[in-house]
Amino acid sequence: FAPSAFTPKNAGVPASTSSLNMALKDGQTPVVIGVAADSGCGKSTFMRRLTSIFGGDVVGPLGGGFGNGGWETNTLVSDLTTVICLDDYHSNDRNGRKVSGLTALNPLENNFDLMFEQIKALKDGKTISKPIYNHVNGTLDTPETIEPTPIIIFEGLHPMHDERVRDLLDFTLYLDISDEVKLNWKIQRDMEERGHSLESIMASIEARKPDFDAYIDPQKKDSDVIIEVLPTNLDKEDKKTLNVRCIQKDGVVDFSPCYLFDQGSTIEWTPAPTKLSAPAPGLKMAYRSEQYFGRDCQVVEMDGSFDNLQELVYVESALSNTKTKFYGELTQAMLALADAPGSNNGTGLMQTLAAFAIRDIYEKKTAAAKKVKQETTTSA
Ligand SMILES: Nc1ncnc2c1ncn2[C@@H]1O[C@H](COP(=O)(O)OP(=O)(O)OP(=O)(O)O)[C@@H](O)[C@H]1O
Ligand SMILES: O=C(CO)[C@H](O)[C@H](O)COP(=O)(O)O
Repeated sequence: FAPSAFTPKNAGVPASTSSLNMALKDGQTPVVIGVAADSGCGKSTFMRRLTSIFGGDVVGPLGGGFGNGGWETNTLVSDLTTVICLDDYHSNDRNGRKVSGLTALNPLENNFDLMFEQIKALKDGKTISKPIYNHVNGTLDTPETIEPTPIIIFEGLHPMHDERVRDLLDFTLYLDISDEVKLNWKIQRDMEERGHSLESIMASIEARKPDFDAYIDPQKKDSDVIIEVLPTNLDKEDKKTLNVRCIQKDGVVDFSPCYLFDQGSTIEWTPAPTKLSAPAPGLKMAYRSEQYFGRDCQVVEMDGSFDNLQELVYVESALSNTKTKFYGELTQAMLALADAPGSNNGTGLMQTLAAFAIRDIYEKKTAAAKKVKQETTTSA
């Protein structure tokens, strides 16, 4: 493996963080979340749902982004959150990977020492200077300054691969998209939107598969929540409709799983078509306890899609422990991003539930830290 030279391509651009983010309050520790998935598996869509739930007027690329006087960045900021893409920790640029002959999924192509040091520094309330991997031209650009914010999300290929990094994460998610669905999504984006050929898409998936299986997929066993996306079970011929399972581990600090109707029971539910209309092959939900890599889990499942997003409030009434603040908030959050992929099926629903769980974890951890601080001040 031949490391390539570091070649800044955006020299001259002021690489400083914007002042959009809400700074940490005195002594506050950022809550750090890891989201793992292969490329093209819906991480950006999930990030949009998440930042939308955390609110704030300004959500966008750090520094305004390239074209707005900013720079090419993978970092997304909103009032409370910073989303950092782990592609920024690639050790080599695209040319360097051609020389090494390794894929970006190979741990040897990623700088886990730096990732660990920088996540730790952010958790300690320190500002970092983080590299940028430029996906437009495949270069490693001049680093950008990242200040710690109350919530920091690390999304990418390997947030749970390195034990030191994993131990720093307060909550972890894995987007587990089955091969069949991944191919369909890739075709939709890379063929229909980017003009790639079917052969090149298939070849790229095949080339990545061994490293995906070796280094990305195993992270799901270490995740607190896994959103599994499979082809529907309702009609074997149907290749478009999705069956989505939200696998939630029991016993995770500050997290209690969402459930359907009655906690601990096993339920299969076909919502009344008059209350939730669904196109063929229909829609079914389920809830049960399962074992996942030897851990007790609770699984909420939605197989099929629905016609009218407003009617989702009917499903919301059957779900408990959604961590919403009022009845209807789940449906409202889905409606706010009605145009995003997955807003008519379980992918959008489970991602939105996961976003509410993250908000809840953040609020619990912040309240606990505040209590400790008050107690320390009182006893001093
Ligand atoms: N829930 C969904 N339902 C249908 N299609 C989806 C869904 N989520 C994502 N897609 C499809 O997959 C493509 C990739 O999604 P997205 O950009 O969110 O993934 P990503 O993991 O951020 O990708 P990358 O890492 O390559 O930037 C979208 O353009 C869309 O076509
Ligand atoms: O797996 C990926 C994560 O997004 C990318 O393929 C990797 O980051 C390399 O990027 P590019 O293909 O743009 O050189």
